[in-house]
Amino acid sequence: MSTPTITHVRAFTVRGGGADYHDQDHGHWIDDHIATPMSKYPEYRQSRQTFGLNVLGTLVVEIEASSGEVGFAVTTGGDIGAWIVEKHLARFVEGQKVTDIEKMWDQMFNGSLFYGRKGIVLNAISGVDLALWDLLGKVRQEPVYHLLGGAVRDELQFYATGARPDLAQQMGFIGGKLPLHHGPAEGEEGLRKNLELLADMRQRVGDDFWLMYDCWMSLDVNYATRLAQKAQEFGLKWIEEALPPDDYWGYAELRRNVPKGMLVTTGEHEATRWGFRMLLEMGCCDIIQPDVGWCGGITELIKISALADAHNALVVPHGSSVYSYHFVITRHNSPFAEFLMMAPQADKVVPMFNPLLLDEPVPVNGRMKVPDRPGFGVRLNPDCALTRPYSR
Ligand SMILES: C[C@H](O)[C@H](O)CC(=O)C(=O)O
Ligand SMILES: [Mg+2]
Repeated sequence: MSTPTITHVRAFTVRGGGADYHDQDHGHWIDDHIATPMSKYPEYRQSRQTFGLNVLGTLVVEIEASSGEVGFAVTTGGDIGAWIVEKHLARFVEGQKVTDIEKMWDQMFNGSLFYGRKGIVLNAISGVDLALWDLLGKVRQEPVYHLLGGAVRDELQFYATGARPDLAQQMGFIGGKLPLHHGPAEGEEGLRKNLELLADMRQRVGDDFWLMYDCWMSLDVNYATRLAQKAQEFGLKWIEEALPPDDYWGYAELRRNVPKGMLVTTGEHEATRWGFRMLLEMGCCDIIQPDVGWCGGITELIKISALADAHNALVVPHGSSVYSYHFVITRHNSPFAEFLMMAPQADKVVPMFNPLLLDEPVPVNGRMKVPDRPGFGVRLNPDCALTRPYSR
């Protein structure tokens, strides 16, 4: 059989949860006074949606082959992402063989270098890349993790991100990552409240359960160092994304400052092998956390992960649902995965990209076998209304 070629690329947008997991209704833990780089402005402190965290919405990329199979992927990027895919990236994909993902990636990246490199262009490239892997899996009738070299363990184990690590422990997760609520602008009282919450959680979960703080780019080196030193008493396992993503120098300093044994993690807002090279070569962190839908997709993550391995760093992707699961199961330096608790009160397990995907797997007792269905093994939920803003 000759190799199918790609006939159509289509880009859609959709609102309400999905890959833009910050696009939630009011009252959700994920938008409850979480410290951000905008927290220095009191008017933007209570809700991240007030400064537009959910402006983008979800991007859905669909890629059809001459054999009739359709691959798809979801990421963040909405309207702007859809424009980039339809008006620019599609030309590098349509007409190509479904197998030639490396070449398509290289052309998408180099063809957009004059305005791309990071951010939403990389979200869009990631969306196309993941749809290509899904398509190849469907053409080959294999799950993506087989195409990546196969599983190195039987199942995944997860930590949970959310407001209730104590409940996550009861649900079988290996750890719980809390959002940090108060940034430097809230002074000593805010720092005290951050430590009180951690102390309360430590008391609820006992000594052995992992507890981490996600600081979402909100701190400076001095505050992060003080937080880390004071949090050692409560067994903080890692301090995540404490500083803005471009402050590689600050991360290197923070890593030298934190108590011995405490890990520094970051990278969810970083992209490509070149961005992660900075983090790794400058000694910024112990664990890198690329988001598979933002860092350049699976094709780029393979390179990022090899680089991390050579620097003795772990790769624990940020969120990313099935795109993370199919990757993590194939890598020795990715020993566990993140699960973002998308239930508004973080009190039960719901699929991370709820309600956009059907068959999206979830951890049971903190564990999961990666499904063997072709591609990434998920379907678009027909109840979610897609819009194609730049139809060609
Ligand atoms: C909870 C964090 O502020 C953010 O919404 C998610 C994140 O950074 C993570 O899961 O990691
Ligand atoms: Mg994070």
